[in-house]
Amino acid sequence: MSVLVRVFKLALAYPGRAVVSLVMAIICTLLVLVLPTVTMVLVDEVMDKGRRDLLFQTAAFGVGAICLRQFLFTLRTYGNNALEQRLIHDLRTVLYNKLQRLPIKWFDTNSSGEIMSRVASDVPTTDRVIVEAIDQALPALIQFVAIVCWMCYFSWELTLVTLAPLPIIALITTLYSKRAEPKWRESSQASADLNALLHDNLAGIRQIKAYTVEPEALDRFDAASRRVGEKHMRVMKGQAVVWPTVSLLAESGIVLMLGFGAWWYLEGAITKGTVMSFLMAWPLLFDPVSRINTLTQTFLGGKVAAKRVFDILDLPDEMNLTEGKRPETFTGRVEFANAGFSYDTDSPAVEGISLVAEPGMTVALVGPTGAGKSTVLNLLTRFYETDRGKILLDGHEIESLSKEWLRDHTGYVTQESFLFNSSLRENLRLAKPDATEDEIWAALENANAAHFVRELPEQLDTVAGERGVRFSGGEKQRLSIARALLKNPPLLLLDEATSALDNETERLVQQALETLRADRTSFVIAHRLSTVRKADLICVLQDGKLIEKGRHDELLAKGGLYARLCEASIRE
Ligand SMILES: Nc1ncnc2c1ncn2[C@@H]1O[C@H](COP(=O)(O)OP(=O)(O)OP(=O)(O)O)[C@@H](O)[C@H]1O
Repeated sequence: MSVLVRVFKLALAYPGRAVVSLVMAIICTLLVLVLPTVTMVLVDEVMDKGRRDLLFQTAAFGVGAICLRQFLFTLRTYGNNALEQRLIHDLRTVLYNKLQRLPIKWFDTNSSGEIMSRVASDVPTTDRVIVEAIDQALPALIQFVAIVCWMCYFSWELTLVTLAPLPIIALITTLYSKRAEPKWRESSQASADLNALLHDNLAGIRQIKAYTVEPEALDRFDAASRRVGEKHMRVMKGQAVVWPTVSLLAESGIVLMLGFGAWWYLEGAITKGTVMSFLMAWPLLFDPVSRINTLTQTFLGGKVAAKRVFDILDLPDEMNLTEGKRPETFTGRVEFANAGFSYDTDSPAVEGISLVAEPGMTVALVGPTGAGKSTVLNLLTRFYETDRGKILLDGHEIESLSKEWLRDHTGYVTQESFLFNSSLRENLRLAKPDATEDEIWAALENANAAHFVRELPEQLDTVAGERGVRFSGGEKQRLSIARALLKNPPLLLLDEATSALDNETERLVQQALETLRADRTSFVIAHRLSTVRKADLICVLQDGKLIEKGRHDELLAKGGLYARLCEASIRE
């Protein structure tokens, strides 16, 4: 389906508003015919034939038509803006909802700044097409056809002369649109790239300052901004030549019309009033032609923007996001059977992982950096899907389960503690929207976070700042743990959850976690091996492979990688 047809289908959500707006536009358009008609009657009947009786009523008719037209214009402006805002809201919400349903993998290759530019800028540009079509393009077309019919009624010969330049205008406009579309696309992409860079630089402003690379960052921004200007100018260069040419051709029609009009009047073929009224009608005929410029820009820009929006909307959702099995109970038994996965590279991030976590067990994942520990947890939450082998939860293949169900039963503390820029209460209630104040404080106590939250002047109402910037790394980690604990899930995943805590605080948080881990299955990643030695099963990963597994003492006795890691950790 053509992109523009798909855009117009969006208006079907508001058929009433669209039709009312279109009808008002048509009435306004038809009212423009009143003025040339009034001119013809005043010249031919009142002035030439001395029909004084027609003077007042003809003038009053003209004024009445103008007033009605302006009144309808006011209603149209308001109505169209309301329609546009509704359309923008709808498409923006649909797009945002779609973004939430896309797999994490998609976000690995699409920058936040670029995505933001699609939501914030491409959506309004797309919807502008609908409003412009209803408010400008269709009325312009109707006005053009109505004026041509009106002119033909009085003199088809003079009409033909007036319209003589039209085929050349149509040809130029069509050729220009075809050539301009790829340039619009490039211009739009350059703006999105600039947004992406800005977003990236703002997120990394601390790093930029710390490494004093402000001049380099400015250079990159300067180059990206310059590219936006250059791409925009490539679009504008064509326009600067095409539209004056179109105007020139259109205006040549008036000279032709006046020349032939005067000649045929002298020949007695037409009246003076007809020539005068054609002169009055000419700007009304030219008006739709002059709108081709802005309309072409809106439509080309809208088409490019709509394609960028629809490209996202057409992506497949995450598999089994809401569909899939929802077992009544979940004991917490997890089995990896020869599971493997590759990010978009040739070498697998993890392969041949086989392990069983019985309900209530704590499984520790250890190994050097980049060994694939976080990837194992990502497969358990199904942020990524296994390519090979299976993961079974209580015997159910993980792919067959609803992701919503799976994530409802999982508490995940990620390596990077993230807090939203809202109150602590809201941040914690993400895990359990109906959590009571007592439950929130209990979770904070268990995560060893209650005392510092209590000392804050606004306590749970304190706003965390962007990405939780108002809290230290250790505080954020404890708040993230509290959030996971509030959920009280049967499966707990902790990825370096206590790495930013000092030894004493970590000991306290570990104690709390140990109590909580007692009746749930937990997967724990920790570099500090002291935090995993009590685990029921320790899995040692290296280069994506599970090379050792067992309890602390067994692995120490084995004298393999785990023993070496422990030795190194003691030396530290
Ligand atoms: N989103 C991603 N896209 C592509 N490759 C990735 C992605 N995330 C991780 N990797 C790669 O997969 C491999 C395993 O990464 P993973 O994060 O699982 O290791 P890890 O053992 O948790 O490391 P660390 O202890 O440093 O956190 C690494 O080589 C890493 O570069």
